[in-house]
Amino acid sequence: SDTPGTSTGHRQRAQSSSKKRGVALDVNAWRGQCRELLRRMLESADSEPFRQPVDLFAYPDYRDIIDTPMDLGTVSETLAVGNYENPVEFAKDVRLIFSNSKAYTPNKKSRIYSMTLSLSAFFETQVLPIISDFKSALRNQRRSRQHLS
Ligand SMILES: COc1ccc(NC(=O)N2CCN(C(=O)c3ccco3)CC2)c(F)c1
Repeated sequence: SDTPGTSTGHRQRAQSSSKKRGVALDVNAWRGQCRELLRRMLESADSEPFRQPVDLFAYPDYRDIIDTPMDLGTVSETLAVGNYENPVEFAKDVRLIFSNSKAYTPNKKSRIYSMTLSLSAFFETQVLPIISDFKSALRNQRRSRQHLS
């Protein structure tokens, strides 16, 4: 193992810029990345039933089963007004859309439920790097601030 102070043990000096290992670790990049991800989901036909809150006149039993309704329009608005603190909170609301659909569907072959399955698969592949980049940007920020203290 490297003994501290030797040339190999020398801690990597905290970079003054947020660039590290060729990746810009910007703690605010996630917001624009999530807005772009939402835009791509909203242009997909699979998102059509999930763009607005459920019409309770069309589905009168919806609130008997679903405690916390959620939809992509509401998520988009919450993001736009700055009410998500990080991409994990954003992902939690989007995942609620899919879990509500799974809870409400009368069977797993329903058309609308099958739309959430493909939309959810796309979402999970796209949101994972957004969340991991945010977490490394935060670690990097804490490390460089700690270095300054
Ligand atoms: C303004 O026009 C609208 C607004 C909202 C909607 N969405 C709905 O009514 N949904 C039906 C119920 N649901 C399910 O997940 C589900 C699972 C199985 C069967 O349904 C969520 C979506 C819409 F279709 C048109």
